[in-house]
Amino acid sequence: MLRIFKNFRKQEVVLALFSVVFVVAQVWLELKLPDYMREITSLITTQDSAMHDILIAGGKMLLCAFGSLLVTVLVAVCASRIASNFSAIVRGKLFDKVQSFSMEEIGRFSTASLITRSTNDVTQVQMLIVMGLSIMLRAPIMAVMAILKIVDKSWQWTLSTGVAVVVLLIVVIICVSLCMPKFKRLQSLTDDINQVTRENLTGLNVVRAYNAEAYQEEKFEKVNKDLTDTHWFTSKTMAFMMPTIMMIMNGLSLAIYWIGAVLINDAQDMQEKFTLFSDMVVFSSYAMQVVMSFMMLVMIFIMLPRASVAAKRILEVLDTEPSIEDGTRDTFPVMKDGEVEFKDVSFKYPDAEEYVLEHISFSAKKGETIAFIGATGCGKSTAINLIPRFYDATEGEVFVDGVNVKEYTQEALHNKIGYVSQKAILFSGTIADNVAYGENGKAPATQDDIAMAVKVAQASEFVEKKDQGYDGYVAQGGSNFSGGQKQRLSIARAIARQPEILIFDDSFSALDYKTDRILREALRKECKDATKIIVAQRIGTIRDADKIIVLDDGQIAGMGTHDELMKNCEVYQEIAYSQLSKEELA
Ligand SMILES: Nc1ncnc2c1ncn2[C@@H]1O[C@H](COP(=O)(O)OP(=O)(O)OP(=O)(O)O)[C@@H](O)[C@H]1O
Repeated sequence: MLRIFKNFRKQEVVLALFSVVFVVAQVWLELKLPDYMREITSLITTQDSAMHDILIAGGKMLLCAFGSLLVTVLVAVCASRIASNFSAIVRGKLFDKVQSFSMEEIGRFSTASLITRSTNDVTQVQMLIVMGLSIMLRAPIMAVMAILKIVDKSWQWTLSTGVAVVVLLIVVIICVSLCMPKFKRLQSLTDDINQVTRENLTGLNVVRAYNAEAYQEEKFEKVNKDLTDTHWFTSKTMAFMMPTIMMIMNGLSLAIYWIGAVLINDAQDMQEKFTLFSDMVVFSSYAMQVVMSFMMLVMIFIMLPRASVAAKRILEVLDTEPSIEDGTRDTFPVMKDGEVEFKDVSFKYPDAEEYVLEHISFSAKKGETIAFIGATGCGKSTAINLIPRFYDATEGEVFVDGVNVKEYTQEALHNKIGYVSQKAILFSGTIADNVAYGENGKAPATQDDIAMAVKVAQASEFVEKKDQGYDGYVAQGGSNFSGGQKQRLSIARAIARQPEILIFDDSFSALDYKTDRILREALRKECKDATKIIVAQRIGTIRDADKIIVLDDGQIAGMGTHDELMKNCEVYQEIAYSQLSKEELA
């Protein structure tokens, strides 16, 4: 837990030191109040005292109260500043860390949990810092100073205060130990609720179309109930604790006044009675401060378990080293520009038993088009994801320009690649923002580059029809575009990078046959120097490729041109005949 506070910078440490000074001042001023109260009480009970003296003591008391108010505000300001700076730093670090993660780490933590850790968990620690600086510092200082002030007044009063504190601690320890395990569960239950809500929102259309609202509600109800029950349990316990503490405080007041009454009754002369009376008023005031301090500490103990679980979860993310280690090489051999080679590559997903790819070897020369085809789930996407290092090969090696991809810095490697994912992804902004997205180590794409890429991707027609053309608005996830339009804009984004290697992961599936053909022709013409690696389901999309790799259950079942495979690859023939007639294939 404490390790998370290493994220404080010098500025926050200085502010924390100021807070300590302010808290000491605050406590000192607050403890001065009973002293003035005693002075006023004794002035009132002294026969020849003047009104003027009472007013002076009262004025000083007021000044102390205002001073205490001022430093309390200052402590709160410092604490809030420290806590919000801390949150900003930690959130930033978490964001950077998550960005460096490979799909393996993201899968391990889960997206929902990473979101909770970056938001809710950070807020828990932030709240602890605010409360900690305002209360945790104040309470022990206040308790010690107040105890020192009362300890020598009367052993009966001190004993009753001691008993009250012990009873208070017993109540608190029982409540906190009952709640502790529940607090720990709260954070993981927040993950669950986040997960179900996300799933429901992203799949809302499907939920509606399948009348699955009741099923989704049931799923949500379950996690919601778990979370509510846990909150309910902790709230019930706390609901019992607070009135109990109030009862202890009131009981203590009663005890002090009762003991006081007996002591005053036993006193011999009037002066002694007055002194005892003023001591009693002052003592009860200090005693309340002592009990209040312990009560405040309790509040910290309530927050501590949850915040410490949150801090642990944040540190888990920050301590995780990405499984994809960055290489050091940022230059490429000129002679082999755009070459891709797989040498006996096998791959299995982390924690999976079975290999998804086995002994894959092939090479692609500059400007060539290499296509992957095969049944769904045979490992096509997995194979091409090894080129930009979304995962690393379990066995064997993947080369780009004759150098193992692991040797390059990821930035250099990605500068070389234009990747179009299976599911078209657009970001909120304008069309131009989406096409000119990211950096590629060269000058930013110009308006002409964007227009050219959009033209090659066969997207000019619908882009230019938009009122604002290239400045047309793209909603989050590209929800204001059709599936085919999204795919074309994603393709334009890859082309605008002018990469040496273009990777299309089933990126033509939402296009009609005509657009698919025209787009491929335009690609061949305009990106003739780029090595194109295409995953496709349709024979029509890949029949002109220089090399077609037929995958069957993670293994190469055939490799060659369309004509060669039609002669000697049974798996390919089956796919071909399932899609096209003999005449079309002739
Ligand atoms: N992140 C993952 N973790 C574990 N297994 C995975 C993961 N992604 C894919 N797989 C498994 O790996 C196998 C190959 O998946 P892959 O996506 O490469 O197939 P594909 O040939 O591209 O399929 P499709 O044509 O349907 O896109 C599948 O059996 C799939 O279940």
